Amino acid sequence: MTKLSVNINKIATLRNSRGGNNPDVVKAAVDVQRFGADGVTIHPRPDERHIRYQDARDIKSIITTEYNIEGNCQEQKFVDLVLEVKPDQVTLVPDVLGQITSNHGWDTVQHRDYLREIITVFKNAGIRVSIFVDPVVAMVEGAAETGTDRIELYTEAYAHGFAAGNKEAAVAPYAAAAKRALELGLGLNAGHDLDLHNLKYFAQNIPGLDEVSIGHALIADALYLGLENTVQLYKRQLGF
Ligand SMILES: CC(=O)[C@@H](O)[C@H](O)COP(=O)(O)O
Ligand SMILES: NCC(=O)COP(=O)(O)O
Repeated sequence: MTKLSVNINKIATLRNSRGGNNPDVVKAAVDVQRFGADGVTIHPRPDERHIRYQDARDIKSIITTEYNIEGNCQEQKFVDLVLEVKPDQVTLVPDVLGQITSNHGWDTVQHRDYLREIITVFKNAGIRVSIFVDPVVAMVEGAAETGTDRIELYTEAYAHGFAAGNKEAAVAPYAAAAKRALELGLGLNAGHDLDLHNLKYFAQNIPGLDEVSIGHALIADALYLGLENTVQLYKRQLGF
């Protein structure tokens, strides 16, 4: 069954808004695992707008499931942090400074040699590597040339298409990309803008989906439904 990794960035957003330690990000990481999450994801950004680099260190000690750290490997500070913390998985995301959120995958053809080098660094440290890609078969084939263990399909376009009532057309490129990934022996993750409405249909139509990482919508839902209930609601969407 597809694993659910809960991204707790937005817990840190709320914490940082008042300068104290409420809500406690480490406690949230403990709790989402206790509530049934298969993993914890964080995405420390250079401006530390939500998750701080110290959070990444503090969370490591309480991981009882899987730990996924996402971020921009073109930032040496990020590379150093990941090699220090040694999560189960690092997900490489080609963000540029100042982005409100991640909004594109790697050009795995243009950046093949760069990605090969940095992926080797993380794999030599015993860390599984996933790279963030758009649902384009050529990008999946390029990813396979980099030596990455997995790809993470960037699902914003799917989420928008689903919300517009075009779910079949929206999921089609992802199903094609997933099929190619499996043929190439790549592990398959997905994430960004997945939610309680669109998750089940996505998971039902994507063969071999190892893991979804979900944060923004899940934390927003938890404000109304409670965190424990919400984690279990998302898990049930994957248990069809
Ligand atoms: C790569 C990805 O899709 C997620 O990590 C997403 O970028 C979350 O980042 P924010 O919580 O800063 O929007
Ligand atoms: N990799 C996607 C992720 O970690 C969370 O994205 P979102 O659910 O906050 O859009």
